[in-house]
Amino acid sequence: MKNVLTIAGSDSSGGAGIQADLKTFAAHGVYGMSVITAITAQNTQGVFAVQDVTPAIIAQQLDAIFDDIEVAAVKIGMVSQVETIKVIAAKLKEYGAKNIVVDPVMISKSGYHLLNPAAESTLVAYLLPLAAIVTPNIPEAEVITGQSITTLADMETAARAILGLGPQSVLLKGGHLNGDATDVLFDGSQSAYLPSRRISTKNTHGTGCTLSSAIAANIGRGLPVAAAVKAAKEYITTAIEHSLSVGKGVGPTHHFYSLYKQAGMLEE
Ligand SMILES: Nc1ncnc2c1ncn2[C@@H]1O[C@H](COP(=O)(O)OP(=O)(O)OP(=O)(O)O)[C@@H](O)[C@H]1O
Ligand SMILES: Cc1ncc(CO)c(N)n1
Repeated sequence: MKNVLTIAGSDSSGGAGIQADLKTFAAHGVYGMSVITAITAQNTQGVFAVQDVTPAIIAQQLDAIFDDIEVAAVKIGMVSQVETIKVIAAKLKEYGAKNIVVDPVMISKSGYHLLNPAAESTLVAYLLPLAAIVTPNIPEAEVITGQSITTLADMETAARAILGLGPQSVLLKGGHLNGDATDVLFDGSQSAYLPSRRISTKNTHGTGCTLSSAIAANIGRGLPVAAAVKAAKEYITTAIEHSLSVGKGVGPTHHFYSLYKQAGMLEE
């Protein structure tokens, strides 16, 4: 089995962050590991508090893993602060980590700043150049490029601009546009559209975390980036289609729908 690491924040309600990442890894048949960067008190209705983990213990978590275990791929999610980002970048370089998927998490669906705005430029400068693929949503791509994005053509232009900042590929997610949920993948030579019809549900908590972890799991298992993204898009679409009415607000997606269906474990 391949070992895949998530470096991200904890979501107490289990639908996003570390919890979504580990569930996604489990659903993909890879062995999941975690470095926790921050602890959030959040549920389906909002984020209420954040406790950042110190850069020193983040470094120690990374040392503990990389000193001992072969890591096939790494997903990076919520990274909170300038010093958090710097220590992660330094350690990943020190250990020669490969197959790094960067989800540049900035603001939660409920509007909470999970990344200190003062650290946005640090994320761009330190993490994007390490990425095999970066997966911004539209608001994040607007912050990274300084351009407004309202059409598929704008998405393609922004993906090209982001590629210039150092990642090997860019997946710009279209979940925040109206109409179909079409994502744009650009690898420096070709761009591809990944369309899916928009599913009518309020339960989309953690969609971005789940998609980026699925990409990391697929790359870790040896798929080329384009195939990893295509399979991950199919996975997130099924997970949204069968999303769960957990809590009173924006519920989580179903990370195990296909597995449970095959095993006859679905509740009717
Ligand atoms: N209603 C929907 N129907 C179908 N696909 C969707 C829907 N909403 C989002 N998606 C897809 O889900 C994936 C995640 O995209 P999204 O833009 O929601 O990420 P995000 O904003 O980073 O999520 P998060 O809230 O976790 O930060 C993309 O492939 C997007 O196209
Ligand atoms: C910890 C965490 N990471 C990422 C997200 C995605 O928005 C979230 N809501 N919480």
